Amino acid sequence: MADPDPVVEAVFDAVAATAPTIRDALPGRRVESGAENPSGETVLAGDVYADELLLEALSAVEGVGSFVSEERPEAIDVGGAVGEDGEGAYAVAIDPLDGSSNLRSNNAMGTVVGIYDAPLPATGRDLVAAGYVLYGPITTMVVADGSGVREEVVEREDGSEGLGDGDDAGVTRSVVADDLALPDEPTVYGFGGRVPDWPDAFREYAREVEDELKLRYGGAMVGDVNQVVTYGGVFAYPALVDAPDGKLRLSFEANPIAHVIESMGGASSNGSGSILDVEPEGIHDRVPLYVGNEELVDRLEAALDEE
Ligand SMILES: O=P(O)(O)OC[C@H]1O[C@](O)(COP(=O)(O)O)[C@@H](O)[C@@H]1O
Ligand SMILES: [Mg+2]
Ligand SMILES: [Mg+2]
Repeated sequence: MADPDPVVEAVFDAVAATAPTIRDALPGRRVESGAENPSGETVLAGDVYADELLLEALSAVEGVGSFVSEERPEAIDVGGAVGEDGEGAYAVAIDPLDGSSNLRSNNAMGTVVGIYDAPLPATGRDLVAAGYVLYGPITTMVVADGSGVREEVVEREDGSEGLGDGDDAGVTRSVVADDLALPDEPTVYGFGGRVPDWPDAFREYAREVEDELKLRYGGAMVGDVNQVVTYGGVFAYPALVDAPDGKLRLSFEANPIAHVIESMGGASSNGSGSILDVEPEGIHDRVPLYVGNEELVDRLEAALDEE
């Protein structure tokens, strides 16, 4: 197994260091910020706060060259050093608050991170690591960093108040499960979008899956994907009749989640092949996302192929 990449580990340190601060800041930030993001969605004050905090934390990581966020039109050059071999520093793609419409209804949300060894837009094959924070009853972070996939509990150190500096980050990361693999026996499914907006082939596939698995859908991709990570199954935000590219963003959401799921022995698809092979045109491209146990994703591709 390769040695841990110090830049990758420093990125996850920085993301973990922000997590308790983001969480603490949410109660007062459930209102609209008055702005729209590059995808044309209303941005909540919580989205803006998380985005700014993560920019600050990740800019301080040596070896991070650019910060690319769902909430910003362009990549931000954060000046990370170029390596001795002439390779560029990593580009870190962030969905600062995933599932932020759940802020009003006080349900699960998260932060998604993808670390690319290429300037964005890039394919998911350029990811060196990816993961997500889940703000559930417990704050957890799932990390796929090339040494396997693990789940950590992220907690503020007693008495710590802020982000802290360097070694004094003010948080502890405790590994609670490592070498995670998708359970062999799938149990759950969660599909986004409205049923009338689903193409016929996907609706038929969904009918079959409903007979086999239990519905778990909470409206935040990270929460719904974490159900699949924990219990096995399939998550989809499918192509819709009037939105063939679905809703989720390739760089910030689909690629990092596909990297995590494939690193756990599962499969990802855009409907015809691995998400990680999708060639992007821009950093805010959307893509249909299907992830989970291989057999369920294979069946999905076969069902869509028949259309
Ligand atoms: O409300 P819908 O249409 O089911 O959409 C839910 C999806 O949209 C998202 O909230 C989009 O993410 P953001 O909150 O980061 O924009 C996903 O987390 C989730 O899977
Ligand atoms: Mg999101
Ligand atoms: Mg978001």
